[in-house]
Amino acid sequence: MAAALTGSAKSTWASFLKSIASFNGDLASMTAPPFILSKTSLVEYSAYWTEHPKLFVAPAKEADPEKRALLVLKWFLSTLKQQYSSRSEKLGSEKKPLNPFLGELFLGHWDDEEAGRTELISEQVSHHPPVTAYSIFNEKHGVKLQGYNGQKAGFASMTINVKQVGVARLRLEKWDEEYLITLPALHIEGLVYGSPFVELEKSTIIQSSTGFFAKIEYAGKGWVGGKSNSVTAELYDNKNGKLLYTISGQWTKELVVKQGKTEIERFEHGDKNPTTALSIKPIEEQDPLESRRAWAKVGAAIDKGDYEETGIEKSKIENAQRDLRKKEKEEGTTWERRYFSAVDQVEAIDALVDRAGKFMKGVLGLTPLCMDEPAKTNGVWVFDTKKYDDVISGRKAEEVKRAGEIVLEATEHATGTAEAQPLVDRE
Ligand SMILES: CC(C)CCC[C@@H](C)[C@H]1CC[C@H]2[C@@H]3[C@@H](O)C=C4C[C@@H](O)CC[C@]4(C)[C@H]3CC[C@]12C
Repeated sequence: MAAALTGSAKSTWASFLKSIASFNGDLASMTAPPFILSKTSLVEYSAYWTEHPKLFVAPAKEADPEKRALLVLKWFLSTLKQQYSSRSEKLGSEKKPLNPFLGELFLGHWDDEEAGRTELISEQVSHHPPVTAYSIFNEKHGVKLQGYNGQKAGFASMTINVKQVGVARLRLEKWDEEYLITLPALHIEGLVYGSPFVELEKSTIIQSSTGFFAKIEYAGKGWVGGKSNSVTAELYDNKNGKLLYTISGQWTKELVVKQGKTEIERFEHGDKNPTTALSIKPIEEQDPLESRRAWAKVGAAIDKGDYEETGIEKSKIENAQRDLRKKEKEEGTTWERRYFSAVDQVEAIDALVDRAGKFMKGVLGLTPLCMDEPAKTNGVWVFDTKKYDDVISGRKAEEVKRAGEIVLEATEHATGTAEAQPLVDRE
């Protein structure tokens, strides 16, 4: 048990496992050992979509819609390793990310000689339930990705099961083409050994507006003869149900593309295809709502291994946010999201969900796709270009400055306590 841990960490982990085993259904009743806390906020995770900017823009250059759909599928598969296993690889195990506060931002860009500049805007648009929205765009190639996601967690047989709610949408301006991407379910394995890691499960789809559908199925080691991080993706033509390509292998390692029985390519996203580093402003130049600045003291305490200070600094931010919400309630106001707006539905999404649903039911004989209820994410979140233009033109300079001051003031006045950390944040 907890082979990777020693001393007091080992016994803390053992009591944590015991609490999982006797889990009574209330996630808030479970607390995570402090050493499993990461100093990275979940709002940063949106960056995992584009750590290979060249692959992100590659579909924009392809004139053949079928090959474009294949390039989109390849790019999507390349994001899985970053999203779901990069932290375990880097830190030795999965960690519990910081729970972003409402309005928290993560802003940056990737510069790549070939792809040009790709911008990232990630904002925590809801705290209860927690939802992150993002917009990632490359103007040079007219490639735009926007999406939003939240998580629903549960526990069974020593495993944390996570269902993702929300979707991602990729737009290729030049071809007036949209892709709807659904998000995989996952579970956390390795808890018994004190080294948690993510395994993906079930399936996701990518439906294009030009009539291509991809079904991506995930499996892990437990499956008969299965290897960890296994994936099989099939790309179909919506018109005639013809299977065009399959891609299979391990999403952490090598993937093989086949047309019929003929292998046409092998690719991987490890050392042979390194990621591009994201550039973000130095902390001193960041807005007070920017994640690394806002959580700097918590991050420093985690680095020092000072769990009491971690708890105090973390709860200061959380208490400040509680105070702000209380004040807003009293005043009948709401926190103004800087870059995103919630709507009830988006026609483009509905059309793609409908198309994918019909194809899944009619041709593949699967349960048709349907969207999660917007209530689960406090609405369908869209990138608000008017808000963005107002911010970058400076028209909203006063409001932006004031929002930062409000958060800073509230945090300065808040008191912190070295309380236990809930496993999955909920209040
Ligand atoms: C380690 C354990 C004891 C605590 C549980 C932490 C749990 C809340 C974390 C662990 C893995 C996290 C996933 C992560 O793998 C990747 C993504 C993709 C990203 O686009 C959106 C967030 C999401 C789903 C993370 C959510 C928080 C998870 C489940």
